[in-house]
Amino acid sequence: MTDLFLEVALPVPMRQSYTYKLSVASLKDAPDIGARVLVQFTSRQLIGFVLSVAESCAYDAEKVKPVISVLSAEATFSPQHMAFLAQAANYYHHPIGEVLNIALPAVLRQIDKPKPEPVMVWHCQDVNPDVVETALKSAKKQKALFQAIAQKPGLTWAELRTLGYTKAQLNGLEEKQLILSKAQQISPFHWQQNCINEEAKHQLNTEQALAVSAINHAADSFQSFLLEGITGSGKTEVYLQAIEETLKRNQQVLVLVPEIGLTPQTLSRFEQRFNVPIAIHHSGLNDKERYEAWQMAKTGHAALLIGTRSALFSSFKSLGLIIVDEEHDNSFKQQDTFRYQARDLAVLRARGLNIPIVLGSATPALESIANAQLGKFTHLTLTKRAGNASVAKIDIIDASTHRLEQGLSKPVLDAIAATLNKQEQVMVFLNRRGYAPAINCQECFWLADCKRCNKPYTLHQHPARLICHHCGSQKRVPVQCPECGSTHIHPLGQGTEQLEELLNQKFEQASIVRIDRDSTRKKGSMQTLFNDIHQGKHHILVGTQMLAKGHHFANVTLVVVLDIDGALFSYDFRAGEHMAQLVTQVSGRAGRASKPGHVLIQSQYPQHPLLQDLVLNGYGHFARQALTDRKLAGLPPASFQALFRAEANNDTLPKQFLTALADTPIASCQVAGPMPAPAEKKAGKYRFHLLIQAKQRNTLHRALSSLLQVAQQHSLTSRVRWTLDVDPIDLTW
Ligand SMILES: Nc1ncnc2c1ncn2[C@@H]1O[C@H](COP(=O)(O)OP(=O)(O)OP(=O)(O)O)[C@@H](O)[C@H]1O
Ligand SMILES: [Zn+2]
Repeated sequence: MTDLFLEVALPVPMRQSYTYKLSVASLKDAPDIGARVLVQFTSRQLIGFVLSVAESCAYDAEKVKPVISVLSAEATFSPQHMAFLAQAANYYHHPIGEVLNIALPAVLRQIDKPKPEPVMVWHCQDVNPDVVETALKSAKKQKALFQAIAQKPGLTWAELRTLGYTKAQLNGLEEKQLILSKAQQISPFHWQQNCINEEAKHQLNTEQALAVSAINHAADSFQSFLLEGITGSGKTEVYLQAIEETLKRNQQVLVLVPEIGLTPQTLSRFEQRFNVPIAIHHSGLNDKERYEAWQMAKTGHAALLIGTRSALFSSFKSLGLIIVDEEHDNSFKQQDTFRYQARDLAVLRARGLNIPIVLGSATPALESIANAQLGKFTHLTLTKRAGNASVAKIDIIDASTHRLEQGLSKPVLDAIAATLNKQEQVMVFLNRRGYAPAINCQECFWLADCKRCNKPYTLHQHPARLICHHCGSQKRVPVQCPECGSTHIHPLGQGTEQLEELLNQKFEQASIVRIDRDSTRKKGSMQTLFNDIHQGKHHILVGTQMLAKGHHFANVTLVVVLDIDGALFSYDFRAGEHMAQLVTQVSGRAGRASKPGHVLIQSQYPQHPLLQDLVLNGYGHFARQALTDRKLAGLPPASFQALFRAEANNDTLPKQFLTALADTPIASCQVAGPMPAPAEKKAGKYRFHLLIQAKQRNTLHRALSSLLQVAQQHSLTSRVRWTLDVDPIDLTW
């Protein structure tokens, strides 16, 4: 027997590995790097990953604890994949054990490896078309589902659900014996002539053709592309044709998207184009389904993996191209535990694999534009709308000179009326859900606020509740002021619920529908809403930024944007960029098809230079100007930041803890704080920030290494909750 010493990464917050002993008959029985082992850690048993194997160790071998068992001796991640995850952990100064754990599907975080079960896929029964016609005569939705399966046999339930179909429809077809499920045959994907639906393809315009050819040219080598194309310019067509070439080489493609679970259209465009197995990954799937997707990608069965940010950590048999759609979207940044930016890690992964990556957006992040200017990204542009759609015209309505009728000016109301008269749809955008952002007493000016967050409660009407949007706590709506007893309690300001109510009063004939987190909470309700909108059942769509995301409503010709003024004067230096992205993206919803679109932005500050620049010159100009301003101010991407956050039940401990970090000598960095977080109190906890900034990335990372040493050894380290956020995108909470 030989004793081996394994360095094991464990899912614990400590930034170190642990040594365990394993006796093996001979060296060739040593577990792989990346194998899963079960070990004792303090009083718990944990699953860890083998980082390295040695025949000797620096400590007293007698005292090294033995491995309890080897769960799988073969590597869970390939060496290349392990190296990528280690790089990621290193960059974000996050414990490698936690990173590996997050990268793994939840099912594999359990001790027992799941029994291999086949993935079930749906096929149509061999039934006479007339019989189908009769059976589905009065079941329109079942018919659509039947056609989807007929068109592309072998779809999984996860795919069908993401495409917007329901279990009831599926059960209905099964009961009628029109469809049946079979076990999916797993074999590596191999390109064939019928893998593509040629009819769905568009003839590329010159700009698109140049983009596709540049990407194809980079096959089997690392190159990052920024595809900057205005809304509706046909970026997706560029992706699809670049994907086609990659699949023809029998390589797989990873497509990262912000919220595939919310937009059935995203998946359906890929399904319509390719007759290939597609794995999907998003938060609407359960652990088993996500494990199935992981397996499909790992075995090479899936040709495409389409998913939200954590799909990035999947294993692939032979990945040939990565696409990040809507690369500016904030959902690519994980905002808790392992705070990674999926866009940045995707570039790192592509570099490691030596493959091309395409970041696409109509409103690229300033970071990406800066990378294009520095020549790190190859810049591809699409400046015209594809097909015959024209670009929407944007006008600013001066809210300070018009009398507002419950928040809406006359020109806005007139424009809505005129659009409805033409039988076209209107989208009204207000980024504040609820009925009103606060309520107060008209006599003593008492304000209903959440004591745990020191923030006003938001009033909701359906059902009537006060809800704190910071901690989620709820209260009954008071009928009387608790301070003076007056019954004159009134809503302050306006949220989407109130706007919906107001529009209902103003436009009695129109059907108005609200789309925000509250109205779409019920499973499947989003799908139904969108279907109804497409069918023209609703005339005015009221909603939050949820409406802005990638939807394509052909008959929407007027978009109204209300209340963006907060962003013009925000504490957050990124607020202007986000406002411009949002306005451009919502504006992109207008006039997508053949009818011209019109956008009205209602603002109290129509002359504000940010707004003027955006409207007159468009996002591209605005962004380049904003980038110059950032450089002058020494802000990211012209510098690099990291944020320590600390919180506790009182305000002294977090401050004391961060002061110790602030007092640590570090070279060539600016340190700001400790300072109270802009949301100083949340759910009863006091929150403080310490911001570290440097001109060079390396300087920052050296400083963080020293600061983490201090933080981990500090006497308060376990009495305050503290985190480190490298490249933070939100400094407000
Ligand atoms: N070369 C082309 N010829 C004609 N139509 C095209 C062409 N390329 C794309 N289209 C069509 O133009 C419309 C807009 O394209 P697409 O949705 O890909 O744009 P996009 O740039 O991804 O937009 P967004 O950023 O707003 O999501 C689609 O209906 C698409 O089918
Ligand atoms: Zn609260």
